Amino acid sequence: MAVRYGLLAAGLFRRRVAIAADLLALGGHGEAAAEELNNTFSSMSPAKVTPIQCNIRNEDEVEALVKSTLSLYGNIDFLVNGGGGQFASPSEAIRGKGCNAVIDANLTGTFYCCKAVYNAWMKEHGGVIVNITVALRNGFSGMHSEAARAAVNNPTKTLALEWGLVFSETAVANYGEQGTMMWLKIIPQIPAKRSAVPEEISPAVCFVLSPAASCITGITLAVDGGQSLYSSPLEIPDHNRWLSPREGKNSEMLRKLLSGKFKPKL
Ligand SMILES: CCCCC/C=C/C(=O)SCCNC(=O)CCNC(=O)[C@H](O)C(C)(C)COP(=O)(O)OP(=O)(O)OC[C@H]1O[C@@H](n2cnc3c(N)ncnc32)[C@H](O)[C@@H]1OP(=O)(O)O
Ligand SMILES: NC(=O)C1=CN([C@@H]2O[C@H](COP(=O)(O)OP(=O)(O)OC[C@H]3O[C@@H](n4cnc5c(N)ncnc54)[C@H](OP(=O)(O)O)[C@@H]3O)[C@@H](O)[C@H]2O)C=CC1
Repeated sequence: MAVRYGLLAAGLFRRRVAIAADLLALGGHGEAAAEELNNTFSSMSPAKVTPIQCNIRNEDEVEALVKSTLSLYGNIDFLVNGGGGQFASPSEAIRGKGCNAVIDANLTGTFYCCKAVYNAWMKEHGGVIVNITVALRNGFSGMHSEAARAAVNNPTKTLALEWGLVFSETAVANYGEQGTMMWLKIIPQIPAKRSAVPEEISPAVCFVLSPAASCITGITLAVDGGQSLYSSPLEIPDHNRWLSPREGKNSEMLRKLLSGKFKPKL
């Protein structure tokens, strides 16, 4: 199993015992993390976590990561793309370089990983790929992250068909330090009335990886307490930048309604 390390990857490793006996290969800077996971889980499983350094924004490094994984373990059953992130910024302050950096990490990096694993192993042997993103339905703060995460959605479906693999996008929301202030503000608007936690994300990923999902592909699974069905994390301040409606009795009625002078019967 190849997983890029992160908070979610740790949860996946914990649950991996239930779905496969394969090993994890971790990109990023996960040496200390791999050691911690190996120490924590050595009593539960003979499997080992092996850290392999890789910047997924670099296509050659990704291909080398896949090659090393195959020469170490001989096969890759699953790929879970769990890396990525962004910097918080209002859209109007994002510069081109920063925008491209976020798109490279979240979108292009995910594509490099999918392509390298497909070409080197899954084309011949099949497999399951899960792309983890952020649930960004109905707008979000910062167009760079939103563009990159939403852009993972369609290719996930396209590649599921083009490559005939079990493919899924797990869109997660509502946990973690980076989003804490933002999510705290919107908790009242989340149908579950609370945020999700990583322990609720990794079982969803494991479901897609497991034989229980053997006839499922190309899906997007939102693990967000219903937030993306219901509300937007964006706040819209008062403004008068929209055109007024055409003058007439309906616009007059609307003005009265908004001024509080008109009392509807219902
Ligand atoms: C916002 C709500 C989030 C909701 C929930 C989501 C949570 C999570 O995603 S949890 C994951 C948490 N981890 C991260 O988010 C870390 C992610 N960071 C990165 O992956 C990278 O730092 C990067 C891709 C954002 C930037 O990589 P870097 O190698 O630094 O990039 P470049 O040198 O290619 O480009 C730097 C360029 O980027 C702009 N920039 C970077 N940081 C900021 C910032 N804090 N504010 C504004 N702009 C920023 C900037 O344009 C930089 O260029 P220079 O000005 O020339 O340095
Ligand atoms: N935590 C949260 O609140 C939420 C997270 N998400 C998204 O879910 C996914 C997983 O999140 P989570 O596990 O919590 O995040 P983490 O920040 O714990 O893990 C992300 C990992 O991605 C790695 N990474 C980032 N850029 C690169 C790169 N260029 N090359 C290689 N590795 C890279 C980082 O490696 P290193 O540590 O070495 O830098 C980091 O370990 C991410 O896409 C995240 O944006 C979605 C919603 C909420």
